[in-house]
Amino acid sequence: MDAQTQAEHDSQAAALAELESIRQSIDNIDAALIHLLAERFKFTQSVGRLKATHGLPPADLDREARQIRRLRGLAEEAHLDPAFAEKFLNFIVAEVIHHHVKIAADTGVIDVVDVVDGEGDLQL
Ligand SMILES: C=C(O[C@@H]1C=C(C(=O)O)C=C[C@H]1O)C(=O)O
Repeated sequence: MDAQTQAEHDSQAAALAELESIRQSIDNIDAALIHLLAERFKFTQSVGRLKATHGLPPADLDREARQIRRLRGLAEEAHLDPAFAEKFLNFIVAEVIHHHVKIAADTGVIDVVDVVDGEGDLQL
C-alpha cells in the first residue's frame, strides 16, 4: 500500500469511528424519546379516562392551539423548525384523540357511529 492509500485508509477508519460514536448518542436520544413518549401516553390515557368518566369531549382544540403556540416558541428558541414541532405535536395528539375516543366508546359514553364518518375518519 503506498503512502497516499494508507493515509486515505486511516482517514476513513477515523471517520467510521466518529460515525459510531455519534450514532451511540443518537441511539441514547432515541431511547429517551421512546421513554418520554411512553410516559406522556400514560398521562394522556389518564386524561382520556377522566374525560370519559365525566362526559367531556375527547378533543380540546383550545388547549391544542395553546400547546402549538407554546411549542413553536420553544422550537424557535432551540433552533428547531417550528413547522416541524407543530407537525410532530399534531401527529402525537391525533393518536391521543384516537385513544380517547376508544376509551369513551369502551366506557359507553359515546357511540362510535356518531364520531366516525363514511371513510372511517374521526369527526370530532
Ligand atoms: C390530553 C388531552 O386531550 C387531547 C390531547 C392533547 C395532547 O395530547 O396534548 C391536547 C388536547 C386534547 O385535544 C387534554 O385535553 O389535555
